[in-house]
Amino acid sequence: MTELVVNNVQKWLGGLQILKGASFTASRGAIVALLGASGSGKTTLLRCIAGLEQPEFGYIRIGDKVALDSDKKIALAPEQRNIGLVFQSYALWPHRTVKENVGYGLKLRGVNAADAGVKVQTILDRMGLGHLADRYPSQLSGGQQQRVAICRALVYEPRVLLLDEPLSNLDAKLREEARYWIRKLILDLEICAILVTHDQTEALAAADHILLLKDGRIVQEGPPHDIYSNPNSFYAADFLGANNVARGNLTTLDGTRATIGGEGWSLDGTARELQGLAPAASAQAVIRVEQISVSDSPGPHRIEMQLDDSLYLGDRWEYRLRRGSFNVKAHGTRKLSPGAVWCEFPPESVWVFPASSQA
Ligand SMILES: Nc1ncnc2c1ncn2[C@@H]1O[C@H](COP(=O)(O)OP(=O)(O)OP(=O)(O)O)[C@@H](O)[C@H]1O
Repeated sequence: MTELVVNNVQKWLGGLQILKGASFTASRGAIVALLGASGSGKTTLLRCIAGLEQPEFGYIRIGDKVALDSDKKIALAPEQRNIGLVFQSYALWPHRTVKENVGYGLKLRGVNAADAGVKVQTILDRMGLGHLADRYPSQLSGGQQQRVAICRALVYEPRVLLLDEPLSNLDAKLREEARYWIRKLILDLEICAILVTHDQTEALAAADHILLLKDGRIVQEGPPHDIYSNPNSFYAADFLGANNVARGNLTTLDGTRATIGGEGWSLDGTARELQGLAPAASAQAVIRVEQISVSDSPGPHRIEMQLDDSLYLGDRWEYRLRRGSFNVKAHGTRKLSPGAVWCEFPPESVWVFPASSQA
Protein backbone atom coordinates (compact mmCIF):
# COMPACT_ATOMS: atom_id res chain seq x y z
CA MET A 1 0.00 0.00 0.00
CA THR A 2 1.34 3.44 -0.96
CA GLU A 3 2.14 5.43 2.20
CA LEU A 4 4.02 8.35 0.70
CA VAL A 5 3.44 10.27 -2.51
CA VAL A 6 5.90 13.00 -3.49
CA ASN A 7 5.03 14.85 -6.68
CA ASN A 8 6.99 17.56 -8.48
CA VAL A 9 8.58 19.00 -5.35
CA GLN A 10 10.60 22.13 -6.12
CA LYS A 11 12.59 24.04 -3.56
CA TRP A 12 14.75 27.16 -3.73
CA LEU A 13 17.33 28.04 -1.07
CA GLY A 14 19.52 31.14 -1.09
CA GLY A 15 18.21 32.06 -4.58
CA LEU A 16 19.18 28.69 -6.09
CA GLN A 17 16.82 25.96 -7.17
CA ILE A 18 17.92 22.99 -5.04
CA LEU A 19 15.09 20.55 -5.92
CA LYS A 20 13.99 20.58 -9.54
CA GLY A 21 10.81 18.53 -9.48
CA ALA A 22 11.30 15.38 -7.39
CA SER A 23 8.56 12.75 -7.70
CA PHE A 24 8.33 9.25 -6.24
CA THR A 25 6.09 6.97 -4.19
CA ALA A 26 6.91 4.61 -1.31
CA SER A 27 4.98 1.72 0.21
CA ARG A 28 4.50 0.13 3.61
CA GLY A 29 7.12 -2.36 4.68
CA ALA A 30 9.69 -1.00 2.26
CA ILE A 31 12.84 1.09 2.53
CA VAL A 32 13.54 3.71 -0.10
CA ALA A 33 17.09 5.09 -0.16
CA LEU A 34 17.86 8.60 -1.39
CA LEU A 35 21.36 8.24 -2.76
CA GLY A 36 23.52 10.76 -4.55
CA ALA A 37 26.68 12.83 -4.47
CA SER A 38 27.20 15.47 -1.80
CA GLY A 39 25.00 18.48 -2.57
CA SER A 40 22.60 16.54 -4.82
CA GLY A 41 19.64 17.48 -2.61
CA LYS A 42 19.01 14.35 -0.52
CA THR A 43 18.71 16.07 2.85
CA THR A 44 16.68 18.92 1.38
CA LEU A 45 14.18 16.44 -0.06
CA LEU A 46 13.93 14.62 3.28
CA ARG A 47 13.43 17.93 5.10
CA CYS A 48 10.65 18.86 2.64
CA ILE A 49 8.87 15.56 3.40
CA ALA A 50 9.32 16.19 7.14
CA GLY A 51 7.94 19.72 6.84
CA LEU A 52 11.19 21.28 8.07
CA GLU A 53 11.44 23.07 4.70
CA GLN A 54 8.49 24.40 2.74
CA PRO A 55 8.83 23.74 -1.01
CA GLU A 56 7.61 26.50 -3.31
CA PHE A 57 5.88 23.91 -5.51
CA GLY A 58 4.71 20.37 -5.14
CA TYR A 59 2.41 17.86 -3.53
CA ILE A 60 3.15 15.43 -0.68
CA ARG A 61 0.74 12.88 0.80
CA ILE A 62 1.64 10.88 3.90
CA GLY A 63 -0.77 8.04 4.64
CA ASP A 64 -4.17 9.51 3.88
CA LYS A 65 -3.18 13.06 4.82
CA VAL A 66 -2.19 15.75 2.33
CA ALA A 67 0.90 17.28 3.94
CA LEU A 68 1.71 19.70 1.12
CA ASP A 69 -0.27 21.04 -1.79
CA SER A 70 1.21 24.23 -3.18
CA ASP A 71 -1.84 24.84 -5.42
CA LYS A 72 -4.20 24.73 -2.44
CA LYS A 73 -1.73 26.44 -0.09
CA ILE A 74 -1.66 23.44 2.25
CA ALA A 75 1.56 22.93 4.24
CA LEU A 76 1.21 20.93 7.46
CA ALA A 77 3.63 21.48 10.34
CA PRO A 78 6.08 18.61 11.03
CA GLU A 79 4.16 17.41 14.13
CA GLN A 80 0.96 17.06 12.08
CA ARG A 81 2.55 14.85 9.44
CA ASN A 82 2.69 11.46 11.19
CA ILE A 83 6.37 10.98 10.52
CA GLY A 84 9.28 9.87 12.70
CA LEU A 85 12.64 11.56 12.20
CA VAL A 86 16.10 10.21 12.98
CA PHE A 87 19.09 12.49 12.47
CA GLN A 88 22.73 11.65 11.96
CA SER A 89 23.63 13.31 15.27
CA TYR A 90 20.77 11.47 17.11
CA ALA A 91 19.94 14.86 18.71
CA LEU A 92 19.25 13.34 22.15
CA TRP A 93 18.80 15.73 25.06
CA PRO A 94 21.81 15.19 27.35
CA HIS A 95 20.00 16.18 30.58
CA ARG A 96 17.05 13.85 30.02
CA THR A 97 17.08 10.13 30.69
CA VAL A 98 16.47 7.59 27.97
CA LYS A 99 12.79 7.25 28.85
CA GLU A 100 12.35 11.04 29.08
CA ASN A 101 14.02 11.44 25.68
CA VAL A 102 11.74 8.85 24.11
CA GLY A 103 8.58 10.07 25.84
CA TYR A 104 9.03 13.82 25.53
CA GLY A 105 7.24 14.14 22.19
CA LEU A 106 4.25 12.19 23.52
CA LYS A 107 4.04 14.60 26.46
CA LEU A 108 4.09 17.55 24.03
CA ARG A 109 1.27 15.95 22.08
CA GLY A 110 -0.79 15.72 25.25
CA VAL A 111 -0.70 11.93 25.70
CA ASN A 112 -1.39 11.18 29.39
CA ALA A 113 1.54 10.03 31.52
CA ALA A 114 0.30 6.46 32.07
CA ASP A 115 -0.29 5.76 28.36
CA ALA A 116 2.98 7.46 27.43
CA GLY A 117 4.86 5.34 30.01
CA VAL A 118 3.49 2.12 28.51
CA LYS A 119 4.31 3.19 24.94
CA VAL A 120 7.84 4.21 25.93
CA GLN A 121 8.56 0.99 27.82
CA THR A 122 7.13 -1.14 24.98
CA ILE A 123 9.34 0.39 22.32
CA LEU A 124 12.43 0.36 24.58
CA ASP A 125 11.86 -3.33 25.36
CA ARG A 126 11.41 -4.11 21.68
CA MET A 127 14.77 -2.51 20.91
CA GLY A 128 16.51 -4.26 23.81
CA LEU A 129 16.90 -1.03 25.77
CA GLY A 130 14.36 -1.58 28.56
CA HIS A 131 17.06 -1.95 31.22
CA LEU A 132 18.65 1.38 30.22
CA ALA A 133 15.50 3.50 30.61
CA ASP A 134 16.86 5.54 33.54
CA ARG A 135 20.31 6.22 32.10
CA TYR A 136 21.44 9.47 30.52
CA PRO A 137 22.70 9.54 26.90
CA SER A 138 26.32 10.05 28.03
CA GLN A 139 26.08 6.70 29.85
CA LEU A 140 25.29 4.84 26.61
CA SER A 141 27.44 3.58 23.74
CA GLY A 142 27.09 5.14 20.27
CA GLY A 143 25.05 2.17 19.07
CA GLN A 144 22.69 2.40 22.07
CA GLN A 145 22.22 6.15 21.55
CA GLN A 146 21.29 5.47 17.97
CA ARG A 147 18.67 2.92 19.09
CA VAL A 148 17.24 5.49 21.51
CA ALA A 149 16.95 7.99 18.64
CA ILE A 150 15.08 5.37 16.63
CA CYS A 151 12.80 4.56 19.62
CA ARG A 152 12.01 8.25 19.94
CA ALA A 153 10.97 8.39 16.29
CA LEU A 154 8.94 5.17 16.47
CA VAL A 155 7.08 5.88 19.71
CA TYR A 156 4.49 7.97 17.81
CA GLU A 157 3.75 4.97 15.58
CA PRO A 158 4.48 7.04 12.48
CA ARG A 159 3.31 6.13 8.99
CA VAL A 160 6.66 7.11 7.55
CA LEU A 161 10.10 6.97 9.19
CA LEU A 162 12.66 9.45 7.82
CA LEU A 163 16.29 8.55 8.47
CA ASP A 164 19.04 11.06 7.64
CA GLU A 165 22.43 9.29 7.52
CA PRO A 166 21.47 7.38 10.70
CA LEU A 167 24.50 5.08 10.62
CA SER A 168 27.33 7.43 9.81
CA ASN A 169 28.38 7.99 13.42
CA LEU A 170 28.87 4.27 14.02
CA ASP A 171 32.09 2.39 13.40
CA ALA A 172 32.25 0.02 10.42
CA LYS A 173 31.28 -3.17 12.30
CA LEU A 174 28.36 -1.61 14.17
CA ARG A 175 27.19 -0.01 10.95
CA GLU A 176 26.92 -3.36 9.22
CA GLU A 177 24.91 -4.78 12.11
CA ALA A 178 22.70 -1.68 12.37
CA ARG A 179 21.98 -1.80 8.64
CA TYR A 180 20.66 -5.33 9.13
CA TRP A 181 18.52 -4.77 12.23
CA ILE A 182 17.05 -1.45 11.03
CA ARG A 183 15.95 -3.19 7.87
CA LYS A 184 14.44 -6.07 9.84
CA LEU A 185 12.68 -3.66 12.20
CA ILE A 186 11.08 -1.68 9.37
CA LEU A 187 9.91 -4.80 7.59
CA ASP A 188 8.55 -6.28 10.86
CA LEU A 189 6.70 -3.08 11.79
CA GLU A 190 5.46 -2.74 8.19
CA ILE A 191 6.14 0.96 8.09
CA CYS A 192 7.59 2.91 5.22
CA ALA A 193 11.11 4.28 5.62
CA ILE A 194 13.08 6.83 3.64
CA LEU A 195 16.81 6.57 4.18
CA VAL A 196 19.18 9.34 3.16
CA THR A 197 22.70 8.12 2.62
CA HIS A 198 25.76 8.96 0.58
CA ASP A 199 27.07 5.43 1.20
CA GLN A 200 26.24 3.23 -1.77
CA THR A 201 26.93 -0.02 0.10
CA GLU A 202 24.41 1.01 2.76
CA ALA A 203 21.81 1.87 0.12
CA LEU A 204 22.37 -1.35 -1.83
CA ALA A 205 22.23 -3.52 1.31
CA ALA A 206 19.40 -1.85 3.22
CA ALA A 207 16.96 -0.55 0.61
CA ASP A 208 14.25 -2.16 -1.48
CA HIS A 209 14.28 0.74 -3.88
CA ILE A 210 16.91 3.37 -4.64
CA LEU A 211 16.36 6.91 -5.89
CA LEU A 212 19.55 8.31 -7.36
CA LEU A 213 19.71 12.11 -7.16
CA LYS A 214 21.85 14.49 -9.15
CA ASP A 215 21.57 18.28 -9.00
CA GLY A 216 18.12 18.19 -7.42
CA ARG A 217 16.64 15.65 -9.85
CA ILE A 218 15.96 11.94 -9.56
CA VAL A 219 18.01 10.61 -12.49
CA GLN A 220 17.36 6.91 -11.97
CA GLU A 221 15.28 4.75 -9.66
CA GLY A 222 14.79 1.07 -9.18
CA PRO A 223 15.64 -1.96 -7.03
CA PRO A 224 19.30 -2.03 -5.93
CA HIS A 225 20.25 -4.83 -8.32
CA ASP A 226 18.81 -2.98 -11.35
CA ILE A 227 20.47 0.30 -10.51
CA TYR A 228 23.81 -1.43 -9.99
CA SER A 229 23.74 -3.68 -13.03
CA ASN A 230 21.89 -1.46 -15.50
CA PRO A 231 22.83 2.19 -14.94
CA ASN A 232 21.24 4.59 -17.43
CA SER A 233 23.93 7.30 -17.36
CA PHE A 234 27.63 7.82 -16.82
CA TYR A 235 26.80 9.42 -13.45
CA ALA A 236 24.83 6.35 -12.31
CA ALA A 237 27.45 3.93 -13.64
CA ASP A 238 30.34 5.77 -12.04
CA PHE A 239 28.58 6.59 -8.75
CA LEU A 240 27.87 2.97 -7.84
CA GLY A 241 30.44 0.25 -7.45
CA ALA A 242 34.22 0.28 -7.65
CA ASN A 243 35.08 1.25 -11.18
CA ASN A 244 37.69 1.73 -13.81
CA VAL A 245 37.03 4.62 -16.17
CA ALA A 246 38.79 4.34 -19.54
CA ARG A 247 38.94 7.51 -21.64
CA GLY A 248 39.53 7.28 -25.38
CA ASN A 249 37.77 7.46 -28.73
CA LEU A 250 34.88 5.57 -30.18
CA THR A 251 36.40 3.42 -32.93
CA THR A 252 33.34 1.48 -34.12
CA LEU A 253 29.63 1.70 -33.37
CA ASP A 254 27.21 -0.94 -34.61
CA GLY A 255 23.84 -0.93 -32.88
CA THR A 256 24.57 -1.66 -29.22
CA ARG A 257 28.11 -2.82 -29.92
CA ALA A 258 30.82 -0.19 -29.51
CA THR A 259 34.59 -0.27 -29.50
CA ILE A 260 36.61 2.25 -27.55
CA GLY A 261 40.32 2.69 -27.94
CA GLY A 262 43.30 4.81 -27.03
CA GLU A 263 47.03 4.74 -27.43
CA GLY A 264 47.95 1.06 -27.81
CA TRP A 265 44.66 -0.42 -26.51
CA SER A 266 41.16 -1.21 -27.70
CA LEU A 267 38.12 -2.72 -25.93
CA ASP A 268 34.86 -4.13 -27.24
CA GLY A 269 31.94 -2.81 -25.22
CA THR A 270 28.25 -2.04 -25.05
CA ALA A 271 26.96 1.33 -26.27
CA ARG A 272 25.22 3.53 -23.69
CA GLU A 273 23.77 6.91 -24.66
CA LEU A 274 25.82 6.94 -27.88
CA GLN A 275 22.96 7.80 -30.26
CA GLY A 276 24.05 10.31 -32.85
CA LEU A 277 27.76 9.87 -32.16
CA ALA A 278 30.14 8.98 -34.99
CA PRO A 279 33.38 6.99 -34.76
CA ALA A 280 36.33 9.11 -33.58
CA ALA A 281 34.14 10.96 -31.06
CA SER A 282 35.58 11.17 -27.54
CA ALA A 283 34.18 8.44 -25.31
CA GLN A 284 34.59 6.98 -21.84
CA ALA A 285 33.96 3.47 -20.60
CA VAL A 286 33.01 2.37 -17.10
CA ILE A 287 34.14 -1.12 -16.10
CA ARG A 288 33.34 -2.53 -12.65
CA VAL A 289 36.50 -3.78 -10.97
CA GLU A 290 34.98 -7.20 -10.25
CA GLN A 291 34.18 -7.79 -13.93
CA ILE A 292 37.83 -7.94 -15.00
CA SER A 293 39.71 -11.22 -14.72
CA VAL A 294 43.44 -11.69 -14.98
CA SER A 295 45.06 -14.79 -16.47
CA ASP A 296 48.37 -15.91 -17.94
CA SER A 297 47.17 -16.78 -21.46
CA PRO A 298 45.44 -15.01 -24.38
CA GLY A 299 41.76 -15.58 -25.23
CA PRO A 300 38.61 -13.84 -26.45
CA HIS A 301 38.27 -10.25 -25.20
CA ARG A 302 41.63 -10.45 -23.46
CA ILE A 303 44.38 -7.89 -23.87
CA GLU A 304 47.96 -8.11 -22.74
CA MET A 305 48.79 -5.71 -19.90
CA GLN A 306 51.68 -4.95 -17.63
CA LEU A 307 51.08 -5.88 -13.97
CA ASP A 308 52.95 -3.33 -11.87
CA ASP A 309 51.98 -4.47 -8.38
CA SER A 310 49.66 -6.66 -6.27
CA LEU A 311 48.28 -4.99 -3.13
CA TYR A 312 47.02 -7.15 -0.24
CA LEU A 313 43.50 -6.09 0.88
CA GLY A 314 42.89 -8.86 3.45
CA ASP A 315 40.08 -10.72 1.73
CA ARG A 316 41.56 -10.32 -1.78
CA TRP A 317 44.42 -8.89 -3.83
CA GLU A 318 44.22 -5.75 -5.92
CA TYR A 319 46.20 -5.74 -9.16
CA ARG A 320 47.50 -2.52 -10.70
CA LEU A 321 47.71 -2.93 -14.47
CA ARG A 322 48.48 -0.70 -17.43
CA ARG A 323 48.79 -0.65 -21.18
CA GLY A 324 49.78 2.63 -22.78
CA SER A 325 47.47 5.32 -21.39
CA PHE A 326 45.04 2.70 -20.01
CA ASN A 327 45.32 2.05 -16.24
CA VAL A 328 43.19 -0.60 -14.57
CA LYS A 329 42.48 -2.07 -11.15
CA ALA A 330 41.33 -5.69 -10.91
CA HIS A 331 40.87 -8.16 -8.05
CA GLY A 332 41.99 -11.73 -7.53
CA THR A 333 42.58 -14.30 -4.81
CA ARG A 334 46.38 -14.64 -5.03
CA LYS A 335 49.47 -12.51 -5.25
CA LEU A 336 50.82 -12.22 -8.79
CA SER A 337 54.37 -11.27 -9.69
CA PRO A 338 54.89 -8.13 -11.76
CA GLY A 339 55.14 -8.74 -15.51
CA ALA A 340 52.98 -9.42 -18.55
CA VAL A 341 49.47 -10.85 -17.95
CA TRP A 342 46.22 -11.14 -19.94
CA CYS A 343 43.14 -9.26 -18.77
CA GLU A 344 39.66 -10.24 -19.88
CA PHE A 345 37.03 -7.52 -20.34
CA PRO A 346 33.59 -9.02 -21.12
CA PRO A 347 32.02 -6.63 -23.68
CA GLU A 348 28.69 -6.58 -21.80
CA SER A 349 30.59 -5.15 -18.80
CA VAL A 350 32.39 -2.41 -20.72
CA TRP A 351 29.78 0.38 -20.77
CA VAL A 352 30.71 3.01 -23.33
CA PHE A 353 29.35 6.55 -22.87
CA PRO A 354 30.04 9.81 -24.70
CA ALA A 355 32.93 11.69 -23.08
CA SER A 356 30.78 14.55 -21.84
CA SER A 357 27.86 12.32 -20.91
CA GLN A 358 25.49 13.88 -18.42
CA ALA A 359 22.65 12.18 -16.55
N1 LIG B 1 19.98 27.02 3.62
C1 LIG B 1 20.59 26.90 2.43
N2 LIG B 1 20.84 27.99 1.67
C2 LIG B 1 21.43 27.86 0.46
N3 LIG B 1 21.80 26.69 -0.07
C3 LIG B 1 21.58 25.58 0.64
C4 LIG B 1 20.97 25.61 1.93
N4 LIG B 1 20.87 24.34 2.39
C5 LIG B 1 21.41 23.55 1.43
N5 LIG B 1 21.84 24.29 0.39
C6 LIG B 1 22.47 23.78 -0.84
O1 LIG B 1 21.57 22.87 -1.44
C7 LIG B 1 22.29 21.81 -2.07
C8 LIG B 1 21.73 20.49 -1.60
O2 LIG B 1 22.01 20.33 -0.22
P1 LIG B 1 21.63 19.00 0.57
O3 LIG B 1 22.11 19.15 1.97
O4 LIG B 1 20.20 18.71 0.35
O5 LIG B 1 22.50 17.93 -0.22
P2 LIG B 1 22.84 16.44 0.18
O6 LIG B 1 22.67 15.65 -1.08
O7 LIG B 1 22.06 16.01 1.36
O8 LIG B 1 24.37 16.56 0.51
P3 LIG B 1 25.29 15.85 1.65
O9 LIG B 1 25.43 14.40 1.23
O10 LIG B 1 26.58 16.58 1.54
O11 LIG B 1 24.60 16.03 2.97
C9 LIG B 1 23.76 22.03 -1.75
O12 LIG B 1 24.36 22.62 -2.86
C10 LIG B 1 23.73 22.98 -0.59
O13 LIG B 1 24.85 23.81 -0.58
